[in-house]
Amino acid sequence: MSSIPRFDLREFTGGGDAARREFASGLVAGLKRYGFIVVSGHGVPQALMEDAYRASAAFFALPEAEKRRHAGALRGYTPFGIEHARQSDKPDLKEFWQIGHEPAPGLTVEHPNTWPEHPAEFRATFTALFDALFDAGGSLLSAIALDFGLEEEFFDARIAGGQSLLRLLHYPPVPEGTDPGCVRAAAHEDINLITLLIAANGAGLELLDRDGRWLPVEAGREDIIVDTGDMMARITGGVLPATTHRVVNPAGPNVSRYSMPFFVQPRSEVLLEPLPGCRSDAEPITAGEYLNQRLKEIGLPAA
Ligand SMILES: O=C(O)CCC(=O)C(=O)O
Ligand SMILES: [Fe+2]
Repeated sequence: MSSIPRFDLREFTGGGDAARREFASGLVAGLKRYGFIVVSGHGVPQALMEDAYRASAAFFALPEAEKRRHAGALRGYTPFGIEHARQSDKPDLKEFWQIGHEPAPGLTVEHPNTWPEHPAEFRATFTALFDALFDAGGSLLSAIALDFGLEEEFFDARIAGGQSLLRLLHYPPVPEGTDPGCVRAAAHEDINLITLLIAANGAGLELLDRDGRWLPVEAGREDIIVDTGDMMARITGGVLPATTHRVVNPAGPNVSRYSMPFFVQPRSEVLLEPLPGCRSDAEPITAGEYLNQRLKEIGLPAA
């Protein structure tokens, strides 16, 4: 029963001038009103999304000791019970794997990735998914820039080779005897500029709407859910606020849930200062410093 707006990204990536402007203003209005919108036509092939769900499930099914061989840094594996929302001292009921930019000709990256040996197709699948989500994220940021009266390319150099992260999440069946105060993901705001979320695999995601009600977020299997994070709220002086969201424990069968958020984040040295035309009282801070402060608050290693 959600009335979250839906958009077809092809209106922007392939449309004429008027369609592109209409897309951009609808997107920004939707993000202002709800903080979340749903997009189709995003260019991420459905077959790649299905391959990614399969590779993710195959990885998380490995023995704990094998997964933990890649733990300890921001990229790679984060075991169950580590991350907690900053407003909560109880850990979330999830494990995850994180992937950053791979180096490419002409593109230096800030940190190398680590890759598991199994499943064999993991690296190729998630490198392709990262690139496709990065392209879609770039188009969404171009639309936001357009609506804010900026050059459409405004964000391009700021995010190229930056700290963007693809997170593969696994919420296992809630273990017996779990502290009743623990949830799959406690209420939080994302840290980054925007998040593109592949999350059609199992219900549970809810957003806090501007009227203070929790709304279930429903999307089709091929859709991507998009929300704004705290970095975007900061550089727009709150014009695009970050929306509070959570993942609740299953009401029905106690089964695993898999999702794949992609956090679009600038290069570390980019200053988080108000966009031209936006006002903010927050002190300018680099994206790298801000990210590391926030990661520490949620129990994760520095970027
Ligand atoms: O699993 C989901 O659907 C949402 C995950 C999320 O909000 C996050 O990792 O920041
Ligand atoms: Fe989130």
